[in-house]
Parts: sequence; C-alpha cells; structure tokens
Amino acid sequence: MTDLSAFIARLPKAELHMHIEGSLEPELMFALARRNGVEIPFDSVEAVRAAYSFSNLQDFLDIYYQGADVLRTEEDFRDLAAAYFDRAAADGVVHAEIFFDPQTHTDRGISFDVVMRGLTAGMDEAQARHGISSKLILCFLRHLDEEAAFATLRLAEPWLHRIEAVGLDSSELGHPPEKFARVFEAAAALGLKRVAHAGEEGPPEYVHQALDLLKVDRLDHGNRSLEDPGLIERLVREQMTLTVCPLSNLKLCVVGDMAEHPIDRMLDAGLRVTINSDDPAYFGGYVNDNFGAAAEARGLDREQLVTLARNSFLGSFLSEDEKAAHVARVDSYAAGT
Ligand SMILES: Nc1ncnc2[nH]cnc12
Ligand SMILES: [Zn+2]
Repeated sequence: MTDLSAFIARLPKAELHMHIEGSLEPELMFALARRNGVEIPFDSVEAVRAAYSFSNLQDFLDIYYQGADVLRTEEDFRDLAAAYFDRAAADGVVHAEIFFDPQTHTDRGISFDVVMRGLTAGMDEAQARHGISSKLILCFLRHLDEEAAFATLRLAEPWLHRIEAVGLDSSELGHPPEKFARVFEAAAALGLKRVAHAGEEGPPEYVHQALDLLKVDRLDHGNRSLEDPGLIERLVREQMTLTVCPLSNLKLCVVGDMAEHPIDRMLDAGLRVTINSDDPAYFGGYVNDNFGAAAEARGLDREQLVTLARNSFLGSFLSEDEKAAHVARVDSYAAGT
C-alpha cells in the first residue's frame, strides 16, 4: 500500500452518491437468484463481470435494471444494504446518504413497504454494528413520467420519518429536470430535501434547471457545469455540493481517461466537490478506490484529499453540530498523520 492509499484508507469520510441497487455484487446476485428461484442470463460470476463494459449511461442502465430483478423480499433488501455498509465501514465511511429507486421494484410488483422495511433494517444494523449513520434518498426514474413520480411520492408518505430527500436519476438525455418541477415542489412541501443527477451526460442547461426549477440542495455529478463559466461562478458562490464519481465517469465514458478527469480543476475553481462510488459493483470500486484512482491520475495531495473528506460532511444532510464534529475528526486525523 502506498503512503497515499494508506492515508485515504483511514480518512474519515461520508458517501453522498451511492445507489444501493448499484452495490449488488455478482456473488450476491447469484445467491439471491438461487434463493428466489429467479433465472438470470449469466452462467457465472465471471460472465456477469465480463458483461460490465459500457459505452454510455444507457448501456449501463439496461444491465443495472436487469440485475435488480433478483431483489424480491425484505431480507434481500436488508442483505443488500448490509453488504454495502460492511464494505463502506472498511473504507472509513462513517456516514452514508444512499439512493434507492423504488419504481424499479414497484413496477415489478414488489411493494414499497418491502423495500423500505428491508433497507431500513440494514441501515439500523449498520448503525449498531459499525457506528455508521445513514439517510435514504428516494430517486424518481426520469425516463418515466411525472404521474408515476407523483404516485411514488404518495407511497412514500407513510415513510417520511425514514426518508431524507428525493433525487432524480436514470436516463438523463431527453429527460430534463423541468419534467419533474411540480413533483419536487410537492416533495419540498412534505419537508424533503432535494438532489438531482444533472450534467453527467446532459448539458449545463440541465444543471441550471436543477438549481432553478427543482431547487436542489445538492447536485449529483455536475461535470458538464465546467462548460459554462457563469454556472461555475454560481455554484461556487452558492457553495453547492457536487457529488463526483470518478470511476463511474470513466466506465460510462463521461471522461475518456482518468488522466483527463476534472476533479482537480473543480477543486481549483473553488467548487465544493466530493468523491463517491455511484454504483460500486458495476464500476469496479468502492469509495476508497475512487479516491485512489483520482488521486493517482491527477496527482492529488493530502491537502486536497482532506478537503474532499471535509466537503463530504459539509455537503451532507447531517445537522450543523454533527457536521462540525465530523470535520473536527477529519482535521485531527490529518494533523496526526
Ligand atoms: N450514474 C447514474 N446516472 C443516472 N442514473 C443512475 N442510476 C444508477 N446510477 C446512475
Ligand atoms: Zn448516480
């Protein structure tokens, strides 16, 4: 282990952009397929991994939604969450705000309550076993319509005590944030915070819409904001947190090579950027792999890594006191190493 990867390994951090369905490792996919008697179109774990070669977001989404079909019972969702939290704990994650895609499940006849009971059981166990705190972000699938998003929001109402925010994910191009402005307004009225994927494949205009129409508290990805200097200035001025996902960007061809990743340009511009894993089972790495890959390719130093870790808490939905306590832990770790 290099000095830098040892430093990353124990750096306290929060993860703010991780789709729980995207943490389904092929081994668990096979175990759940067997347990539930579900056919999957692969012979082996190796064959699954070999199929994970994508040329854009849609390529990935097609296989990601197919993989989620093995998730059927409350226990499956609990096992999925438990596996993620065990792995995250090993990476020094002390707080996670995780996405889930209820429509992927309710559209297959799995009830919203089954998903919620399973995920929240996994979250509560992670708190007890590892001391990891966590929050849930309900994502609407943007390739579906506004009415379906409203129906999902209604299903969430009995669970608002366990849901922190709503998000927007799936196929970005052709599905601008404006399509969901009224749903996000209704979510805000219910007291939910708001985030949205924007500027991953979509143009800077989608980032403007996420800010102006969805009134997001945090921006997921946001890479293409760099094409619009006025937008960068605004994001810096508003101290908007961007949840950047380097290995995802590489695997989905948002960047051609990690050596071209803009993470250091974003930091230099004064953007409040964080590093996250997005869909770790599909993109070849958990959060520390993402820190390591970006640090190596872009020559990030300890000070930049500490800024990224501080940002992960500052950009979280923890209380101001909790944020301050975590930031103090990051600073004392940095001072002691
Ligand atoms: N990177 C990503 N972008 C959009 N939707 C997603 N769903 C899971 N991962 C995603
Ligand atoms: Zn994502």
